[in-house]
Amino acid sequence: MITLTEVSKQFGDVVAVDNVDLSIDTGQIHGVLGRSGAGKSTLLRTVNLLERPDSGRVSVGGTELTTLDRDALRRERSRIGMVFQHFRLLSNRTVAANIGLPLKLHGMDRTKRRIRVAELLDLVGLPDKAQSYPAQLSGGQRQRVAIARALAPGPEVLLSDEATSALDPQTTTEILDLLAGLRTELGLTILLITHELDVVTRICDSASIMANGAITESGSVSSLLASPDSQLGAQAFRLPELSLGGTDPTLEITFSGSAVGDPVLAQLVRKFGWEPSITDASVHTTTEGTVGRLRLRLPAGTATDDATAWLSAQGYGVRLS
Ligand SMILES: Nc1ncnc2c1ncn2[C@@H]1O[C@H](COP(=O)(O)OP(=O)(O)OP(=O)(O)O)[C@@H](O)[C@H]1O
Repeated sequence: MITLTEVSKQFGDVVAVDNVDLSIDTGQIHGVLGRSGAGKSTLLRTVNLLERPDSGRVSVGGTELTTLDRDALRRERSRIGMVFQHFRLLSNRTVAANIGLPLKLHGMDRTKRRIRVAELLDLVGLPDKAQSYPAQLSGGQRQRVAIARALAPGPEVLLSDEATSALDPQTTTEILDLLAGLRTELGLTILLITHELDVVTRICDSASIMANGAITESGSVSSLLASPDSQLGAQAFRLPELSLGGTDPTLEITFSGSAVGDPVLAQLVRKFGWEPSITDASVHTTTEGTVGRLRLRLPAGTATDDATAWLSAQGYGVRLS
């Protein structure tokens, strides 16, 4: 649905987006994770050409936007909704007027608009707020209004620019669940940028890590988490540095899929005579299932070759240090 090919964008000396390739299938939620200044916002804005790339191609729903004239681009943009961190609602207009504005601009008459706005308010869980003003709403409710406004023209793609960054954790969860529900209900393709790992692990099917304008890693969230060497996995399973001293070997075992329920520790003890201590363990539930990582400390001198080969053969990710 969304394909970026060799997209670059520079501001003066700053290379904000550096030769990025990215492909997102219809109905997928893709998250771009990165630190401040990584280029996420600029990348997102190239998708609807709010930021025109210096080079490269942007294609949405099979239409290459980079070649379109102004009128054709305006039509194509109605297929792409966008939500922002600070909502960007008009404070002197009611909720209904905010949501109805894009419809008005598209020439929809008043009666049809009223019906469509009511549908959209139902969709985002605010059926009784049509006549409220933004200042009378909580942050989460304002973001719901902004989402309804973005969805008003019936887009196939939704771009989310840090949509939950200004919200508290509970409200963040509610908005993320709303986005995931909208994807299912409307078949939306969602591209979101965030600096919060939890946003990616909670609702994204696939993710990219961005640093210095470039994508350094990309793939399905569960496969990235399941890879012992991925950056996403390293962030998600950021295990505390041990201060146990000594040079005892440490083993990280990453498990996913059917391996989640297996009695791996018992098998290591029984088959290989290991006497491991558990020093850390955590799990993440992704849209494709659970992925976990377990860290064990082994007594110095423990033979590890056979056991690590066995673990790998069973499908566990293994890293020994
Ligand atoms: N309009 C602009 N003019 C000049 N420099 C810009 C402009 N927009 C972005 N930049 C620069 O490009 C780089 C990437 O910025 P961008 O906002 O895309 O990063 P980001 O990852 O979204 O960061 P943040 O999370 O802080 O918003 C930064 O160095 C930024 O200062």
